[in-house]
Amino acid sequence: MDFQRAGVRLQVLLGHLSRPSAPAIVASPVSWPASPASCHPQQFQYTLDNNVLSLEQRKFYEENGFLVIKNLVSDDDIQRFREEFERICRKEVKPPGIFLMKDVAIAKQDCTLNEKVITKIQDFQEDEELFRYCTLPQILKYVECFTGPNIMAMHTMLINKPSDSGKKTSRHPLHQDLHYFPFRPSDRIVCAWTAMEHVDRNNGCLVVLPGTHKGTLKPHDYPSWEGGINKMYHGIQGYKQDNNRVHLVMEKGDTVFFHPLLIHGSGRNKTQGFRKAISCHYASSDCHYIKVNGTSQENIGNEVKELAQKRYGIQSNIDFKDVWMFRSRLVKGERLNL
Ligand SMILES: CC(C)CC(=O)SCCNC(=O)CCNC(=O)[C@H](O)C(C)(C)COP(=O)(O)OP(=O)(O)OC[C@H]1O[C@@H](n2cnc3c(N)ncnc32)[C@H](O)[C@@H]1OP(=O)(O)O
Ligand SMILES: O=C(O)CCC(=O)C(=O)O
Repeated sequence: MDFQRAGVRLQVLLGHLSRPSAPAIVASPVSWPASPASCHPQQFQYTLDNNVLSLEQRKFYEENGFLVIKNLVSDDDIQRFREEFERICRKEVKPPGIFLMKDVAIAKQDCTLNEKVITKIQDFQEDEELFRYCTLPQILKYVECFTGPNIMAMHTMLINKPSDSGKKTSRHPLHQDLHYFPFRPSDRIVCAWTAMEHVDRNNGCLVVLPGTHKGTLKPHDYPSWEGGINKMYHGIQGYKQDNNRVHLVMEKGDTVFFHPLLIHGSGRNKTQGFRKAISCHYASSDCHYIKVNGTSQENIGNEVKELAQKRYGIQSNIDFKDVWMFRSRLVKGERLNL
């Protein structure tokens, strides 16, 4: 076992437990003329009562399972995230716990790591510069509408999506994020996904199936794609082509918030440029862990445990939930169950 590495991780974990939460968010006035939804006595399931979302926005999320907020993250912040991403690719900074992932089409090639070959970085919770994204007050203000006041950052990614190699491996199959999560309730989980540049169908923007958050969690596994599929990119099994797909065309700084049961994915990048996005999955710290043995999530649970055992050299009974406890960080309020 790599005791030194395990020790560093333990210190990091203890650091999180003793670290004060991010500064409290000062309530800011709503910028929409529509009246706040909380004035209207209605049954809402997916959003909470506060004065941030207008009634129109709230109804939209309830009905569709996603909500795009224009121009939420500044150009300056995005530039800083981009520069840090490039430093990480060049290995000038090595935050503990981070995954650098090459596309499966070039995974076995011995190429120098740079922006062109890294398809995404994952688990940047120990990189203070990138993790700033997860604590941005303007993001948390919206997150709180879905999670409530005690907010954990559970999962972090910067997806670079370089130009497709021709094998269509830059695609992300249609899936529901809840498949990856051993915690509930699903309605208190939300993803924030911010475009770092203009995204549309050409460079592989997000594709969503509106309203699918009202359904159940479907069985997922690797799709049998001819050109190969990236590690852990599970897709919904036997899913029929759906005409109801919506391509989310977004500008730099636009942010979409979406429910973990919303079926979504992304197409290949047909351009010569990138399709960068930064994202964080948040959950209320009131959520509780569940066992996934005997459920449709058992396959991903086993895969994640295997990877953790290989990576951290831990041979014993590491649980799926331990991996989540290990990497999640409080960003606001109190750490309760998660
Ligand atoms: C809600 C949210 C979670 C939705 C999602 O994002 S779903 C996708 C989640 N994806 C992940 O969590 C990926 C996690 N990352 C990883 O598993 C790792 O980074 C790996 C992709 C396995 C790379 O491992 P690492 O040890 O860093 O690198 P190595 O270069 O030594 O490769 C180890 C073996 O893995 C292979 N590999 C590397 N990249 C990929 C790839 N993109 N797809 C499939 N296989 C891959 C690589 O060829 C090598 O294989 P062997 O030589 O052992 O046969
Ligand atoms: O950014 C993408 O291409 C896909 C991201 C995604 O599916 C996710 O965050 O669950």
